[in-house]
Amino acid sequence: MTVLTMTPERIDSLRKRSDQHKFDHGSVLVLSGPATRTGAARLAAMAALRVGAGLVTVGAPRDALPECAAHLTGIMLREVSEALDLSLILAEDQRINALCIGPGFGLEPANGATLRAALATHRAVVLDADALTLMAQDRELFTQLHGGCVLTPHAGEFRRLFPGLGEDGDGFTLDEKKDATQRAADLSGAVVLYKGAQTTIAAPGCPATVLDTTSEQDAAWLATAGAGDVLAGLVTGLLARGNPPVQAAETGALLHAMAAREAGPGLIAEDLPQQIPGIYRRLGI
Ligand SMILES: NC(=O)C1=CN([C@@H]2O[C@H](COP(=O)(O)OP(=O)(O)OC[C@H]3O[C@@H](n4cnc5c(N)ncnc54)[C@H](O)[C@@H]3O)[C@@H](O)[C@H]2O)[C@@H](O)CC1
Ligand SMILES: Nc1ncnc2c1ncn2[C@@H]1O[C@H](COP(=O)(O)OP(=O)(O)O)[C@@H](O)[C@H]1O
Repeated sequence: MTVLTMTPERIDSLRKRSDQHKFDHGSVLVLSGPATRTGAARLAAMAALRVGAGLVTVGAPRDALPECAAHLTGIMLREVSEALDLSLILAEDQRINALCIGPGFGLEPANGATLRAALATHRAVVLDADALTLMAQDRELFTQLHGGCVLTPHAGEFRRLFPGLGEDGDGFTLDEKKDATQRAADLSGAVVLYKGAQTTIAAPGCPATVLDTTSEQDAAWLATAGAGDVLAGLVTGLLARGNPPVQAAETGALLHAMAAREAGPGLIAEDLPQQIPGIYRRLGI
């Protein structure tokens, strides 16, 4: 079984060189839901910026702009009210190289069209939360997935998106979870990161890797609202920095668990991105 670790190569890939500028570290666009539902996207955006993406923008519907503007400083803001807005932004700004769609996004039918527009550009994209539920409801969207996609389902989302592959009432053994994750990656053509105390990650045609934190008290505190949104942001930031999808998923999961260890019991989602500077310092980055 391949167990994930922070190898010297992985640590090296996280460094920034002195001859690089912000555009060398990639540009992220995180799509937000409407007013009163922007928190999840903002958590993901903060994580993407902390992990080292050069620029991060939240794309929010018109009614959510004041709420986002009141909370964002280093993170930029653009209006994305419909699929056409997204298509125009992505056509105009080729530097946006990684998207995050799903946290707090909403399940309105128009959001399916926005998701379709994102997939059509073949940009690297993390699909989490509501994006996964939208794809479970509209199988045509599922067929648009490509090798630059990373899916980050929790057990409920996995069950909805991959009927027949998810956990039944008795739960999964680790081998069963690995097997299901591999099959899901093969079926979708995307990288699948199946969340939980035992996180399993697979790319199409490759055996799943495992990050097992079942014996860690600190990691158990990741069972808190928004922790998954932070993970989605970490992976998106790593995609923007040029990591291949499976490596972005693996390194993101490792940093997420390290952030839980660093923050410890009592942690909430907001604490996690703030742990990244200390983690990087200790890793010698
Ligand atoms: N700060 C915020 O604004 C937050 C917003 N959130 C957003 O809230 C929306 C709904 O997401 P949810 O995941 O709560 O709801 P969902 O309704 O999408 O999924 C929850 C369902 O899945 C089942 N389930 C099975 N295994 C589960 C597991 N391991 N973890 C969680 N649920 C499991 C639950 O019993 C429940 O029926 C998403 O847009 C999400 O991004 C959440 O991420 C929490 C934080
Ligand atoms: N008991 C646990 N031990 C370790 N990690 C956990 C545990 N419970 C949840 N997590 C992690 O916390 C995150 C929760 O994500 P998710 O269920 O999507 O919540 P949310 O949508 O509220 O952000 C995932 O990365 C998951 O792996």
